[in-house]
Amino acid sequence: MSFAPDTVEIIARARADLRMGVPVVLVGNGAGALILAAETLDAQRLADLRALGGQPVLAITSRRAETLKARAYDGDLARVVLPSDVSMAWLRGVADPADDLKSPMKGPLQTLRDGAADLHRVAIALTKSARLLPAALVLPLTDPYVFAGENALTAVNTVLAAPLLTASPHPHPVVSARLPVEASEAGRLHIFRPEDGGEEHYAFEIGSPPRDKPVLARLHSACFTGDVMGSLKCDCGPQLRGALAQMGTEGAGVLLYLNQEGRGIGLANKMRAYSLQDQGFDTVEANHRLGFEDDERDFKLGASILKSMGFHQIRLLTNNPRKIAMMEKNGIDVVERVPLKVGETHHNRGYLATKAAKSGHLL
Ligand SMILES: Nc1nc2c(ncn2[C@@H]2O[C@H](COP(=O)(O)OP(=O)(O)OP(=O)(O)O)[C@@H](O)[C@H]2O)c(=O)[nH]1
Ligand SMILES: [Zn+2]
Repeated sequence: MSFAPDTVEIIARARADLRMGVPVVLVGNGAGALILAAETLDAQRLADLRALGGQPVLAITSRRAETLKARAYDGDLARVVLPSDVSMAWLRGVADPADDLKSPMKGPLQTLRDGAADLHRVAIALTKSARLLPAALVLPLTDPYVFAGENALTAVNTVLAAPLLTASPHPHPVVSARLPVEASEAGRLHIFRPEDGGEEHYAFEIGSPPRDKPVLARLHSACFTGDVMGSLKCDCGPQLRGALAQMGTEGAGVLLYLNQEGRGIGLANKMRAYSLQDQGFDTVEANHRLGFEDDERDFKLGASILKSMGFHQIRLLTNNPRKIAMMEKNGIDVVERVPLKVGETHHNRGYLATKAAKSGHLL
């Protein structure tokens, strides 16, 4: 018997540490490193890190490297060499695109070509899963477990952690209760909790849809700005209410509310993307400049929730062909696509056009 946390639990701790600005130790394939998220780094910890000696690098994604015109020799990421007089402002400038236009980085940035990048890859995946900017300071350590023990730091075995960071965590049903809403008095809200300690997701069931027939379904990704604030920049609020209304009219349906705000980058990063959109970049370019892919969502999660509720065939309310493909790939039969076109405004016309042109959305 052991009370020690397993790898999934250690990853959850590491995520919380990075969000708080606490360093984490990574160990794998005979190498070790101390990592810190660029976003939550403070001057004291930077000074402490430099006092350790050695050659730290700033790991960024190839998307961010492209904007900074830095060579990404590691394919999906780049290891940027720190200048000898590295400052907080320099690190922030590389990690955060907010001031790219106002004060462009004085380049060229030097990036490493030799050596392994496995630990750096895990460091970036951890910052993404912590919903921070995808950039991490990485300092090689010779005795990582000793260093972690002496400083009471979380130590992550990257060989075990890497596959878990890209896997879809299984969501377990927690509780459900009756919830009459405007769209239907016959509503029931189900709560699902992923086993990786991540955010909970919800399923709102209307009526009593039979499990052996296709159910009218919507996979809705959280959009605080659109769903709650009534933002005119996207169509999420009207889509949410339109889907519920249609389910209410038909007397049956299931709406998954997946807490993957901002297409999986988190609300803070989405607001960074909105700032970039105010500088003239579109929704896809803004994600790339921040270092993210256009869409970082895990659609397998939705399929897992539907299956655990007993649904295997759906009539999917969507304009996004990727959702259909991902459902089919993960064991849900999409027998029909039901278009959901509501809420176009002069503010979101460009956003919807970009999604059609660059992300394959159906008009
Ligand atoms: N990163 C980013 N996310 C955005 C932006 N505008 C909206 N979102 C997010 O995009 C997601 C929209 O999700 P969905 O409602 O599932 O929409 P969809 O993928 O366009 O597909 P359908 O609506 O089904 O056609 C939500 O998570 C929003 O928070 C943006 O400009 N940038
Ligand atoms: Zn939205």
